[in-house]
Amino acid sequence: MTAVQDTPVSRRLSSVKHIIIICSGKGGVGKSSVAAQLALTLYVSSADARIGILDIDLTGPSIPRMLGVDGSGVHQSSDGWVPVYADASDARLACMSVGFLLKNRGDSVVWRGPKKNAMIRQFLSDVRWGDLDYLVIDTPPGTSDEHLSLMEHLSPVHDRLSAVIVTTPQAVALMDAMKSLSFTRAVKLPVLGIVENMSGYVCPCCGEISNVFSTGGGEEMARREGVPFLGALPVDTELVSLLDAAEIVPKEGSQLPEAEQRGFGLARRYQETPSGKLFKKILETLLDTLLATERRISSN
Ligand SMILES: Nc1ncnc2c1ncn2[C@@H]1O[C@H](COP(=O)(O)OP(=O)(O)OP(=O)(O)O)[C@@H](O)[C@H]1O
Ligand code: SF4
Repeated sequence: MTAVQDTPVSRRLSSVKHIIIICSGKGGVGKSSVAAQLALTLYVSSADARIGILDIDLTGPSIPRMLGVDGSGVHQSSDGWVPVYADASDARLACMSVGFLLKNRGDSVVWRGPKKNAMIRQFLSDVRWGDLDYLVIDTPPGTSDEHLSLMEHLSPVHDRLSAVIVTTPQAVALMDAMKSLSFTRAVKLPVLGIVENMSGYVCPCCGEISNVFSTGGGEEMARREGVPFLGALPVDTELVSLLDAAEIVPKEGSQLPEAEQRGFGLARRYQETPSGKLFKKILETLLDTLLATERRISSN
């Protein structure tokens, strides 16, 4: 097992069991949606799993909107930043995003590399995550300063680090996904697998999945590159209306106000969408690969 350095980041993240970095070569392929879906599926997969989601897509943070916590503020405590709990009642789904720090919704961050690096270090060392089973990190598209900073701070201090690559089946997206895969190889970041998003279309009337566009490109790339294929997700209008609106649904029998239960309601409704049903299988494959990867690393 790799020796772990003692740094503010290592101290803060020593209580995080697994870190999963979500990458995509091209923008708009659904990387943030996959990060949000992974967090929600992990959240509902066990009644006591503790999940964190960190959004370092500094130029387009979308996780707060997808988890229904857009507009929340981050509190500073004596022990660091307190994350926003998307499920205030259980405090098992913690979220931190640069979006919480922007004055106005829709503002964008125009920073040079060193400032981005400092912000990422602060996200990794100052957020009071507590004990987490999984920390999912949503990154910007491509391989940018943010990815380099992330690896610079994480790889010397955490040995349960892995990545998931999201692509659409089209050739242009696949070419860019290959660049992400090359990056992970260059920095020795284990890849848990590839998710092929927007693969086919779910009919909103009958639920049938039709292959109106090309499909199978991500699966083919996974086979060719010797990387696990985690599964395909179709274009799903139910998913969009859920994540874009992030509606609040109360927990049955709870006395708490609706606003405090949004993560639970969201996760429950997500599970019932076509994507939510397919993601359960993706999570099974991902966790199998995760365990196998970590076993291999710790035996080296
Ligand atoms: N499977 C899907 N079905 C339908 N719409 C989807 C699907 N996946 C993502 N979308 C929608 O596509 C848009 C882009 O998705 P998302 O923000 O997740 O992509 P991204 O790769 O993270 O983009 P960015 O380049 O901005 O980081 C969003 O409006 C999202 O709701
Ligand atoms: S089965 Fe085909 S035609 Fe019928 S509602 Fe679904 S997609 Fe439309």
